[in-house]
Amino acid sequence: MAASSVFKAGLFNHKVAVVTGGGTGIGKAITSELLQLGCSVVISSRKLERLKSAAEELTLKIPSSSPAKVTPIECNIRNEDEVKNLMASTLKLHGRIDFLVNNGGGQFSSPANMMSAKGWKAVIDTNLNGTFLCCREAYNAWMKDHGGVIVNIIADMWKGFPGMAHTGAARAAVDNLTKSLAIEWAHSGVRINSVAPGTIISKTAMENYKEYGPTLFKMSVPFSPAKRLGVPEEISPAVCFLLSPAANYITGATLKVDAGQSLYHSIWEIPEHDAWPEAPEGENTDVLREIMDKTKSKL
Ligand SMILES: CCCCCCC/C=C/C(=O)SCCNC(=O)CCNC(=O)[C@H](O)C(C)(C)COP(=O)(O)OP(=O)(O)OC[C@H]1O[C@@H](n2cnc3c(N)ncnc32)[C@H](O)[C@@H]1OP(=O)(O)O
Ligand SMILES: NC(=O)C1=CN([C@@H]2O[C@H](COP(=O)(O)OP(=O)(O)OC[C@H]3O[C@@H](n4cnc5c(N)ncnc54)[C@H](OP(=O)(O)O)[C@@H]3O)[C@@H](O)[C@H]2O)C=CC1
Repeated sequence: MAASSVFKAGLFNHKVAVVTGGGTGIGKAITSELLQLGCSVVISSRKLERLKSAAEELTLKIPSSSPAKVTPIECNIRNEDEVKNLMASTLKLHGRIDFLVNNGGGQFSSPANMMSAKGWKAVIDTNLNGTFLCCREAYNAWMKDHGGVIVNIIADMWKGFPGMAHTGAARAAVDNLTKSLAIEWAHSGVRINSVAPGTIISKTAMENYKEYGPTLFKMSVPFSPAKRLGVPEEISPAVCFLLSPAANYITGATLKVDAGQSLYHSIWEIPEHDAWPEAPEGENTDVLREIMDKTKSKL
């Protein structure tokens, strides 16, 4: 069951968004909520077939009252020409780009001393350079003259994270890029903010972290004051808020959406409680429940 948006219907009627990595996990949840609110969305990533089936599935959920459309466009954000094509094709299709959500990204887990230069570069190229290219192209192609809003999805990069040196460095860099662009592009009416999710259960995250996953989840749950992980439907409302006029006076900011996970220091004891609400119904809520049950029994 799709979570229904807390925002008013029609909030983004006739707006146009580009969501990188929009066919899976967090990007798909953001796309789904934008479509519900009337925003047309171009979803992009490397795997066109997966994008096409996500677009078909999402189209079925668009309310009949919404003017929104979802379109898949293949684009590897590491490739400058493909990024140029993504923005040019969006403009050809819709005539505007109001929102850009830089969500496409990822990493693998590896101790830093074992990391090949190629692996390091691949992660920096995807998460930092890809985000820069998408921002620059959306700005030059449209937002410079018409304004717009950009949200960069980063990660909890305030603490060290073993096995994640490459992505931590890239996400911290994106957070700083966000602040510099907020200043440089304010005169064009462009706002740009970052969102740092806590540990979120997404299908691809689970597939990609088959071995690392259990450790990640085992580590994340006790570090969460809420004593649970999140689902993609808990990230998308934060993104919609930042895209909306309710955030008109917010730029260059970083919004942590992690139920306090990044605040935890191991010297502190989190008080026992069981009052935190359950995750909302979403695509991965059942998976979350299963993991939480398994994790609890091992703690
Ligand atoms: C700061 C704290 C962060 C906390 C994060 C907490 C939890 C986060 C969860 C998530 O982010 S969930 C989202 C997860 N989804 C993904 O990570 C999927 C996307 N990931 C990828 O696509 C890859 O990891 C990639 C490296 C970003 C891109 O891979 P791609 O296959 O396109 O790159 P290549 O150019 O083929 O490979 C380059 C190079 O990279 C090395 N490498 C790639 N994968 C691995 C691996 N699993 N283990 C070790 N090394 C890897 C390797 O050197 C590759 O070179 P070759 O070996 O192919 O010569
Ligand atoms: N899940 C979590 O706990 C957390 C996730 N994040 C970040 O949130 C974002 C979404 O993650 P999540 O939904 O969990 O995981 P997913 O793996 O589902 O999402 C990653 C998306 O990025 C796309 N992508 C990866 N590399 C490229 C590339 N070179 N060019 C274009 N698209 C690319 C993938 O599509 P394709 O393979 O088709 O290219 C995929 O759709 C990622 O940046 C992730 O690192 C941050 C903190 C925590």
